[in-house]
Amino acid sequence: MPVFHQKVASSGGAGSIANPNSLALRRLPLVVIPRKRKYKNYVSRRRNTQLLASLRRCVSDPHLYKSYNHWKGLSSPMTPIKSGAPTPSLAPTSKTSTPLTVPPAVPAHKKLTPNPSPTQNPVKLPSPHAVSEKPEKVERPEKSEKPLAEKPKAAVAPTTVPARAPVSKPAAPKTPVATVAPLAEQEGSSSSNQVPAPSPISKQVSGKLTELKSKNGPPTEKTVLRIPSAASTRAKLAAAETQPQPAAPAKPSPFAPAIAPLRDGAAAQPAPVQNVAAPPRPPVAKQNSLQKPPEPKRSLGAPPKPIVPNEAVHKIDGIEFLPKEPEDGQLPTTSTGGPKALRRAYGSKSGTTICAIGSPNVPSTSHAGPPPPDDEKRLIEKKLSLRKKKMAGEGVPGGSLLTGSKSGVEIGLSLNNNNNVKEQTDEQRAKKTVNAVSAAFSTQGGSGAAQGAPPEEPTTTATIREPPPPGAQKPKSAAVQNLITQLQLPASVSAKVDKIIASGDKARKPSRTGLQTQQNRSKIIEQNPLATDRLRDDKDGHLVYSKGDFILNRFVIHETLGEGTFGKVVRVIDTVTDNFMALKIIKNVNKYREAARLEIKVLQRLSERDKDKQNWVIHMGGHFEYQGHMCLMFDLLGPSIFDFLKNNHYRPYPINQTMHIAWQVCKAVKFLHENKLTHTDLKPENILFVSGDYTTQVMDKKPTKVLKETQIRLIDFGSATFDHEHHSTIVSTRHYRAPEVILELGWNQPCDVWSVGCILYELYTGCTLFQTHENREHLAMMERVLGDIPPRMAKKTKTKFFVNGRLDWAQSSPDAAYVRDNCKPLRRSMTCTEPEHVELFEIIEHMLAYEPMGRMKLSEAIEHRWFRRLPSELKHSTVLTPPTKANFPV
Ligand SMILES: Nc1ncnc2c1ncn2[C@@H]1O[C@H](COP(=O)(O)OP(=O)(O)OP(=O)(O)O)[C@@H](O)[C@H]1O
Repeated sequence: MPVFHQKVASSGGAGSIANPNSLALRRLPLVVIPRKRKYKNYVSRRRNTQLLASLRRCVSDPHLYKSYNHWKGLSSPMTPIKSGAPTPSLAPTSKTSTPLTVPPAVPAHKKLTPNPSPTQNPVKLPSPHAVSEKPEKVERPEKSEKPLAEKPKAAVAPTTVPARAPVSKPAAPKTPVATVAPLAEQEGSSSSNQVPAPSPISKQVSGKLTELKSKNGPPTEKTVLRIPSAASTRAKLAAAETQPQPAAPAKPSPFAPAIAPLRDGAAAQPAPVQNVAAPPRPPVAKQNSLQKPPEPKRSLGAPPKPIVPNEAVHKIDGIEFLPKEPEDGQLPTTSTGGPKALRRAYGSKSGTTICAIGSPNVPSTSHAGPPPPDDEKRLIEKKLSLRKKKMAGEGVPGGSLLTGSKSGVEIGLSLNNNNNVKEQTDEQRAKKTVNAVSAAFSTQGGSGAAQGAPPEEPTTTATIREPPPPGAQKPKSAAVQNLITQLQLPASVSAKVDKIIASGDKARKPSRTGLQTQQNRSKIIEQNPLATDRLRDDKDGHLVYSKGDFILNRFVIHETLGEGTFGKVVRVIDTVTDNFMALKIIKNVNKYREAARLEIKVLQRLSERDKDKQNWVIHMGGHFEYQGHMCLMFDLLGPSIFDFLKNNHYRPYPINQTMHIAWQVCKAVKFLHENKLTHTDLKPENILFVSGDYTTQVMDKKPTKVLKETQIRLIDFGSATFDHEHHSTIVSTRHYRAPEVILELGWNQPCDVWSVGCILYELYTGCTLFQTHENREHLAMMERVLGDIPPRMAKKTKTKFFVNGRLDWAQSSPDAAYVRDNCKPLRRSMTCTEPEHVELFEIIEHMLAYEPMGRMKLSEAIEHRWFRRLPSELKHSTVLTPPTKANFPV
């Protein structure tokens, strides 16, 4: 979804235009905000809310909405505003740019001329704080709705770290300014620069909706998002291209420069409590699919059937819901080479990041995508054959894992057989079970299911999603490629994201097994009217579900808890035990399934080694596959330390709670390291409190939430890497990424320690230490906070960030001013000089040592005198009692 902002570029600034005496209106592509977390990381996880809020304002404004139909024009600079023309309220001319308030309307005669240097325009964002105080709920657009333009190869910026054009650093904006403008400037024509006469918004919206309807079928809540699909935009632009058009100069992606200045919004943000280095990130809006209009109640897969408690099912270590099923494609579970082969083959932990970095036109093996170059094709074939060989050769010790589609089919068939025999009985049981669990939902209201309504009568006319015809994925594949080209990923996203994006949509193709699954689903429905397959996957592969739906006849879906890269996490009631659980439902996409298997393998290893559960890592209660979705069961936990911080207006945790959390995190990560694992994605979002219960106290004259207890669990082992496995070049989410990763010097366990250091700082201050989205700036921030990067590292890196052993960073640039204003030497962030505080900063300082070898080890950290202050009873983990229907507050 493109969002474009306006700004006024002052004369003489980096973004100035020809007429030095006139302020000119600039419109720039700001950023793509798909709804996925992976992209959120790119933009700024904590700023998405603002962006979406801005977008919402944009599309509800007649002028802006109308402008949205003219992508190209809006990404181009306007000619100086003629006298008499409607003039937006301009901020005083200065060296820095100031955001505009949204102009009332642009007359039809106003032409927008192409922007000679859109990359120079900083983009304004609303204050993160303001939005975090007043979060707006905005649905995120679907990925395919991004009108991504095909970019000529010349425009591709294949360098690892794209150089950013000088940015005119504006003063921190107080008022967010947002307008909608095109992304597809490459496709636009001069004729599209013409801004049409204003018309009533209702007319425009209804026109747009009609267009969307005709292109995308019946409007869902998402399609009504006022954002045209990529297809519709392309069609418009293609039509416009028939007009004569000046050749588009080769230029770097507008995204990198446009996104980098996002921090400007943060710059305006006063620190919530203390004078700390960086403002808090705006809240990450977790998608909750249950916010959608309630769907009729249905049963997923088959009608609910009480599951007889079974030892195998309740086994803690790797519950098996399906029998072992050796077959060709079966994946190794404990073999050391398997994951490596998989990761090589699928790029999950391998060089896909580099692909994404260096080769924006990364080859997609999708049948529908553009054919990859020969070398790359050969490479892919080689990787795939290597993977097959490995999987065939290494066997499956333990046999705990199943291949995706086959097992999915078998679940269905097995249900089918049972149901054929006991059709009527099962229907009755279904109704009974639904009524039983509905009590738990009744306090929240909601759909019919929640009200205890019996399940709908199954029909035999369930809709089965047809497999896409060959070639149907083509536009998406192109979009993915273009996304890679334009987003220039490595500056912003974790390896997990890189690998998924770099692989494009190849996993979405209707593979043979996928087709088999579909066919078998149809067969099941034909044979058994009760096994109505009303399951749908959305186009991203997420399971579409509603409150009260059943999974595997056993788990009743209650609520969405969170959404991650790989799928959604839902709160379910286990009808066998009556316990609430967290079920991570992985997308029905091969790539994610395989990644989930790797996560399962790590979780199994950890469970084996942590039998007494004293290491604060989450334990998997079991896993199974459901209609192509890998499902991982976990104990139900509370909010993440980030979520709680956000809901507490970024007020930092008290020092004693910081100490307890720090202890547990150090112990948990130390446990991983002792087991030859590196987590690689440590961040506040991946540390969950066992309970979110809190009291409210007045602190500094403000009501502040204080947790009653601070037991945590470390989650998300989807990126965890064993020592012997391939280490991809880029890991970690940007803000927590260690310098050796940025400098591509190789990484190991110490990169986790760096992340822990950043997290401790965030707990103490409530703010992100390195609030940036760009490598060079990130390094500059590090130098500001921690001193110069050691010459050895500067010399050794193959990146281009250093000249003569010093960071290539113009101290007089606006970027440098931003860094100076928002970062300060580490110890200056201390709020007092009490020994407790000083000792914490000693630890943080040692954790943020540049040299990985010189960095504090976690075994050393827990021996630090600071932790001697922690009461000994808090040094042990408590075993969780899963919440039940009886005691869980719903
Ligand atoms: N056991 C749990 N109890 C409660 N909520 C959970 C649990 N596990 C995960 N969540 C919620 O779901 C979110 C996503 O989970 P998780 O990080 O495992 O998914 P992911 O796809 O790997 O995410 P990411 O893209 O951040 O790596 C978490 O941030 C958290 O809010």
